[in-house]
Amino acid sequence: MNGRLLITCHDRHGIVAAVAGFLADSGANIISSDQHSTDPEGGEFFMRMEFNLDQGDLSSLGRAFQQEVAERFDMRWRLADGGAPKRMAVLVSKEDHCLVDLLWRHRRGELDATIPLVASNHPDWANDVAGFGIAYHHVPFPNEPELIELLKGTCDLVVLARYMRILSGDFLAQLGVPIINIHHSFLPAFAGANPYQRAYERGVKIIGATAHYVTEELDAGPIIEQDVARVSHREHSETMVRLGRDIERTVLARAVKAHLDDRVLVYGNRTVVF
Ligand SMILES: Nc1nc2c(c(=O)[nH]1)N[C@@H](CN(C=O)c1ccc(C(=O)N[C@@H](CCC(=O)O)C(=O)O)cc1)CN2
Repeated sequence: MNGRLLITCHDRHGIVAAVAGFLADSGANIISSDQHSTDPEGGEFFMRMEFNLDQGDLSSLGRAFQQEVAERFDMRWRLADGGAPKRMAVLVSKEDHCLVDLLWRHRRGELDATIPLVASNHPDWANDVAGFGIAYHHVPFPNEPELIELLKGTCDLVVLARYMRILSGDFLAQLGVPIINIHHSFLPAFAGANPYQRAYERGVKIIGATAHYVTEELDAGPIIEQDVARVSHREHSETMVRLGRDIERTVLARAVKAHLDDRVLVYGNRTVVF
């Protein structure tokens, strides 16, 4: 069995030793360990330990960890089962490049997930998605009750692959699982609609893409991954859109893979990505 232990707490002496000692005493073999401190003199401490466990179960291990270690260090933590692929639903609108890229990477085995469904406020991509053997649901806007019906209880993660409708706070609360969005700008610049057109009008020399967790505030959630590309005065917004597609696809795939691998810790409106 493979487990991933992710921990956040105030930094102090002895944390790594206590966690590693607990896992070793529990019969776990630690296969990777990474940590980060915002300030060794008493900042926030983040750690990810991946381990293999031949006997026992993660639930029992978690209960023992809470009693023997977490309470002592006032840790916030979670234990993920590396052997249980996450169920990842994908939402899309009119742009298919991020959707098809995710489906292609999944078919190649790059993404450790199952994909129960793709849903869209447009019918355009039904045949493409069917070609990957995945259910496609056309749910015309306004569509939040229908999306909740489709998604609640059927997925552990929702990916907005250029899904272009703003989700309400009620929707986010009802759904109750993480949502990752790809925004087609180098946030915080050009949040909201039509970022490439606005970037062109501003005369930018850099365009980019940002993958972030979705919050009620538009394009303001914790950033997971970003990348950029240079542009010159010769680019129009149409060529920025074309150049941007490659950035968006790559950034979203990196962010989704980090989440699926349990390498992302969120604190406040920031992330640590191990
Ligand atoms: N609650 C949230 N919902 C969504 C987020 C988010 O961060 N929080 N990200 C967007 C994706 N997005 C940019 O990446 C985005 C989507 C839609 C709009 C927008 O202005 N939409 C208009 C209508 C657009 C249209 O259909 O023509 C609107 O919904 O009123 C801006 C940015 C996904 N949802």
